[in-house]
Amino acid sequence: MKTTGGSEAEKRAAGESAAETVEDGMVVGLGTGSTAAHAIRAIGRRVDSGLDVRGIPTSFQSRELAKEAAIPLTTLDEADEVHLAIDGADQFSGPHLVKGGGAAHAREKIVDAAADRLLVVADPSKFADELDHPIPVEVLPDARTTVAADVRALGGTPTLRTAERKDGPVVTDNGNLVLDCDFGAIPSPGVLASELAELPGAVEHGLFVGMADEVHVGSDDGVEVRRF
Ligand SMILES: O=C(CO)[C@H](O)[C@H](O)COP(=O)(O)O
Repeated sequence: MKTTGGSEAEKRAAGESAAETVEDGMVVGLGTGSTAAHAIRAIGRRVDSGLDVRGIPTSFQSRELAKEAAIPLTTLDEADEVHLAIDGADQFSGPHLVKGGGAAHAREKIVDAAADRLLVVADPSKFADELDHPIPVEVLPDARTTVAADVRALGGTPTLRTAERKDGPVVTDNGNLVLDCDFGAIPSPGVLASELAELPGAVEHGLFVGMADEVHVGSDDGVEVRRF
């Protein structure tokens, strides 16, 4: 699994803290990444002890982890309500997030937005006063060149994400490509989010504007919960 940012202990503290908030009968969105993985494993241990919960995975990775942890699964089609989603982030500033380091942001955004509450799990390295992390944009393969040109016209620098253990590009769970788009500092995330959402052929971008209800920040000294 790809790991970024802080220590495993910090990530585990954050993931376990969020997993503690899950209650009997809940349907829970299961995020992607190394921090969300700690939450999934912790929920699995609680299922082992009798917690009645159903999970909705946001990626191939989180589905496999949930299966290993014996968390019963459901889908957005079947569930009447998603009570909670627990997900990681590449960067957060207040309730605004940059996601997609694992190229899963399209499904993550669908599930996270459907949830009554989104709990973000992060280590302290993910905090920024102002977002400035490159924004992943999932694009239809045919639109790679045109979306890249559109991103340049918006003042960004797009880079096609390449795979580490395969020649060529990263292909998402949806069969698409990812452009990591560097805009430098992002003083108005909502404006940029709207501009990116309008690009033909851009399936989804990794700006999650105002979406976090809580961020659980794990550290060696414990967990700080920021509420918005
Ligand atoms: O958005 C994501 C995947 O698309 C992840 O949640 C994000 O990359 C954070 O991952 P990690 O907890 O491993 O740092």
